[in-house]
Formats: sequence, structure tokens, C-alpha cells
Amino acid sequence: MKVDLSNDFKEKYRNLMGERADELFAAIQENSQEAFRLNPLKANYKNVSYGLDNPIPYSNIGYYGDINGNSIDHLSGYVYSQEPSAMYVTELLDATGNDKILDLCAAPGSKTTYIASKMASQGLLVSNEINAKRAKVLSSNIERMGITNTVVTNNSPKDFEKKFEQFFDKILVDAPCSGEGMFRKDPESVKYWSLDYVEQCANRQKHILDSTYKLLNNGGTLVYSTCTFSPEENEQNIAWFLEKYPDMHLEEIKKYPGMEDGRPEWGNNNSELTKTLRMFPDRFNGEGHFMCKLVKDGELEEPKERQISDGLKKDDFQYVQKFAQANLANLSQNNWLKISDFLYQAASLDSRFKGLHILRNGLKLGEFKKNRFEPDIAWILALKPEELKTDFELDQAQFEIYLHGESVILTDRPNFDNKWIGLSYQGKLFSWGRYSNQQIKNVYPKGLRR
Ligand SMILES: C[S@@+](CC[C@H](N)C(=O)[O-])C[C@H]1O[C@@H](n2cnc3c(N)ncnc32)[C@H](O)[C@@H]1O
Repeated sequence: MKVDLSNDFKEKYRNLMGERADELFAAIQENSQEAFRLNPLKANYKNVSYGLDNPIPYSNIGYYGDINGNSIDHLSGYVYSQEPSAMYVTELLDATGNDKILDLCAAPGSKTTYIASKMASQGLLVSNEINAKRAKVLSSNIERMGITNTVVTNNSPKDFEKKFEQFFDKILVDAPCSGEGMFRKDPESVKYWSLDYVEQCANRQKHILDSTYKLLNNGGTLVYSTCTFSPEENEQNIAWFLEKYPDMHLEEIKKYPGMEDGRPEWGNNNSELTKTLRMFPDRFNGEGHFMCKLVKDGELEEPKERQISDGLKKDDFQYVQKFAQANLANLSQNNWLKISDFLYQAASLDSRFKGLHILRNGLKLGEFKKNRFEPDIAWILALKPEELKTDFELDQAQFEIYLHGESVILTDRPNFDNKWIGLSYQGKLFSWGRYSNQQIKNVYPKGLRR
């Protein structure tokens, strides 16, 4: 589909870039570059049906190529579709399992899920999204990828300011922007673009950056990114930020072939702005992006933590233990937290989270029903086959039936003495199944059925 660039857009970039603007406009008419990531949180994570012979140079889990949203690799969280430029944003954050990280504008979750895979289920990742509908999508992507160390919130950046002052070691602001870099991936988005819209986006980004400064620990790192070309949302905002907060400075970042320096003359002529990074699709094999890494002066300080109570009653432990003895090889009783009838392995028990709108705190283990405990889909997506008593491999016909929401009738009588079994297809765990009388009853969540 042709991208219908407006005259205002063309004139603006001809003024800024001269003849090169035509190369950029031509690249915007080409197909976008597809790519995907593997998920090292899963068992045998390279066991996917997609070719891995075209790796992305700056990511050890990223590959050029397209994936199918209905494939088992996708449904079981073994792959995540993400275009290549966006992958580099996460690389800049340098996430480790020792960090407390905030991803402030996180939905649908392509960068958050990458950050989590770098943290290897350690440390704390808070993935926030202001838009309620998008926050739900974020939460389900986190579930699919088997991520356990994340608190998913649906708040405005301001809501964090009072309780989380200087709390986070690393913050990612993948800002809402005018999206010029995504025009060719989403040609409809060009309709929302105007010179005024760019100004509105730039102002909103300034508010977000003000909040971010307050939340960042001394010595902490902020990665700021947009998927737009406009100087107002990029160099000019960073120039403004550096002037307003003199204890923040830009860090040098490695630039791979095709990546370009940010342009000081598009900001306030501060030569430091060359440390920012631009990707234009006429020179770089990915979508249009801007990104930079900023560090706050000082030494990281450990914030004091006050813990909330876990909400569990004595009987609750017995129900979970009974479930575990029958169905799991082992059970780690770690950071358990009960919220209404649901049991979580919490990513954080810090009382600061009280008052935020939390969609998910760590791993949802399951639900207390009358005198029993039933496991949640999130748990199976985070478990490894060896942690289960039974990991049952479906054949293709059985997998399709199950995905559709029907029970699977087994022709021979397997000797399962447990009720809750893990179901795999092509070696990838994707659901619980409830076994009785030669049948695997369907417990696949309705919203996931195909
Ligand atoms: C570029 S998208 C984030 C993409 C995401 N980081 C990813 O990699 O999947 C920007 C997000 O910012 C959210 N947003 C919009 N207005 C916001 C605001 N005032 N403060 C914070 N986030 C906002 C949007 O809903 C959107 O989900």
C-alpha cells in the first residue's frame, strides 16, 4: 500500500535534509523490515520452526524474518515479532537481573518482553501503560512469554511520582510520538499526522520526561526513544531536558553500519547531541527510530522497602501443597501473595505499589476455588517440562482440537495418576489439561482459543 505523505511533511523534510529527503520518501514506500526474537526464558528456546540463519548483528536473540501469530512458536511464547530498529532500544538499556527497571510506556510489550528476557527472571521490572485496553494486551504478552519478575501497571507517569521518587536504576521511555518512522508499517497512521500533532507529541513527551527524572535513582540510566523523525520530539526534547536537568548527561552509544549520529543543528547546536542515534530507513535495515542513553550523576542508592502482608490463610497453603504434590515435581514457595481468590508469586511485595492500578504482580499461579486450588495458564507458560509430573505431547490433530476449545479423547489409557497435566505441541508447553477417564478436558482460556 502506498503511503500518502502530505505536502507539509515533504516540505518540512526537504528543508531539513535537502536532496536526501527524496531517498527517505522513497524508502517510506518500500516494505517494512520484519524480524522476531527468541525467548531464552523457555526450555530449549532455539527449538523453533523459523529459520535462524539471518541474525541481527546487535542482538543475540534477534533474527530477520516474519512469524505467524497462529503458530505454536508464537502461542507458547517461543518467539516475539519485533522490527529490528526497536530491538536496539532494549540493547541500550543493558538490563541485568540486579536492576529495578521501569518501562514507562510499555504496551504492547515488545521492548518490555525483551528487557525481561535479559533479566532472566531476577530483579524487578515495572511495565506501565497508561491506556487501559493496551495495558491488557501488554499483560497477556507478558504472560505468553512466561515472564515472572514484572509488575504490570495501568497508570499515568505522574501517579508514580510521590511513592517512587529516585527508586528506579533504569528507565525506558519509549515515548508516544507522531510515528513518522512507522508510516510504511502502518500506512493508516499517516492520517493523524500534522505539524500541530508533532508539537502536541513533543509537549506530552516533556511532561513524561519531567516525571521520569523524579523516578530515576542517582547514578541511574534513562533510555529515551521515539519512532519518529521530527527534531521537535528528538534532539530538541533532549536539548531541553539537558538544560533543565544539568545532572543528566548523554552517554556514547555504539553505532552499527547504517545507524547515524543525532543532529545538533536540529536541536540547540549542543555538540553532545551527536551521541544520540538515528535510524532512517533509506540507510538502515529497519524502521525509523531515534534513541539515546542518559545517565544521572551520583551513585546508585538502595531505596528502603516496606513489605505488604501476603494475605494467605493456613488452609490456602494446604490447597496449593495438595495440588503441587499431585501434579508438580517440586514447588518453590517464594514471595506468595494472595489477592482476592488469586495466588501470585509476586515480583514485588513493596508497599509503594499500594494505590497503583496493578494488572499483574509477578506470576499468577492460580485461583482458590471451594476447598481446592486450580492452576492458571500463566503458570504453565512459565514452567519447564521437568518441573511437572506429566508433560504430554499432543499430535497435530489433537493440538488443533484443543486450541479450538474441545476436549481430546485418548484412544489408549495412559497411566496418569494426576489430574493436571502439561500439554505440549512440538515440544513446547502451551496449556494445562485436566485429565480424567481417557479424556483431556479443555481448560484453555476462552480468549486464547482459535
Ligand atoms: C511507542 S508506544 C510504546 C511501545 C512499547 N514500548 C513497545 O515496545 O511495545 C507508546 C505508548 O505510550 C502510551 N502513552 C500515551 N500517552 C501517554 C502518556 N501521556 N504518558 C505515558 N504513556 C503514554 C501509548 O498508549 C503507547 O502505548
